[in-house]
Amino acid sequence: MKIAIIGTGNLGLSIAKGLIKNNTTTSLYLTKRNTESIENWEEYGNVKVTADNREAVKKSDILIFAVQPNQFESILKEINDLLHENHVVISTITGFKIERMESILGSDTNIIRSMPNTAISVGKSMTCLCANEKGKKRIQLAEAIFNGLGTSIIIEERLMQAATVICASGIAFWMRLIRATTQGAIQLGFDAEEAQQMAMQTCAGAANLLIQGGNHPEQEIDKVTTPRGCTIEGLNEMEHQGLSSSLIRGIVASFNKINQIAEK
Ligand SMILES: NC(=O)C1=CN([C@@H]2O[C@H](COP(=O)(O)OP(=O)(O)OC[C@H]3O[C@@H](n4cnc5c(N)ncnc54)[C@H](O)[C@@H]3O)[C@@H](O)[C@H]2O)C=CC1
Ligand SMILES: O=C(O)[C@@H]1CCC=N1
Repeated sequence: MKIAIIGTGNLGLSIAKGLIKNNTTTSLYLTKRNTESIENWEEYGNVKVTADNREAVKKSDILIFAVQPNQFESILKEINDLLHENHVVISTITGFKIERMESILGSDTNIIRSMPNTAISVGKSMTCLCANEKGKKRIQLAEAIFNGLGTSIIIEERLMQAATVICASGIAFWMRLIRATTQGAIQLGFDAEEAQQMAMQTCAGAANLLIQGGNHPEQEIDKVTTPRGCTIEGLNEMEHQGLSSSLIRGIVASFNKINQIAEK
């Protein structure tokens, strides 16, 4: 696979890390306006770093765009004349509709919208995908790429903003929960390093119980909550303080904000 990442910032670099770990790319172009901070990536034999988006597009088949929304339109215009039948355009851009991409590139272009998260750097991204009519024939290719870097599902385009909140922003939400648990553990007497290890491994264990076991969270909670025990005492206090409610409200606030941004 000849892949180009156009815009190698936080997300683009995370994708590059995952791809390099996977070792499935024949060539990987990384573009950025100022390439200084990523030039060392050329130490990997098949990686080329450049500020020239057109060069990257010419030399690649799969084009993953990871620039800020306000930078995207001009970049699409810059490379449009180079696109051919084999190119697959994969956007990670928040709030940038397929319709808008088609208005620049034409509906004859293979267009896929993706919403990965930064856990793609460690092969654990939850990625949501959708495509235009033409791109639907190539969505299996996108699935193969993103399944190699975690898990992917195909969703309707109207749900992409919601997917951004749950999956992309979700990384930050879960980090905060892990940090709060770590702070609690320190207060109970563990040093910071032990506390974080305990918090993150317990979090991974809980997620894996659901991923591998397929149960509803409450079924797993029932196995832990001894009647009149410490777990239910803690859980109920957390709910009295609004744990579930605050998470749901945060998710909805994030969703409202993303819709505001998309309207601009
Ligand atoms: N950071 C995240 O966790 C996620 C971000 N996204 C979306 O991905 C996109 C990128 O986000 P971030 O990586 O956080 O932003 P960022 O600002 O870290 O990265 C954007 C990169 O694009 C480069 N760039 C700007 N103009 C360019 C041009 N003309 N040619 C080549 N490169 C250019 C910048 O130098 C920068 O390195 C955004 O649209 C965001 O909504 C989606 C999912 C998760
Ligand atoms: O916070 C943001 O707006 C972007 C979109 C998802 C992750 N970062």
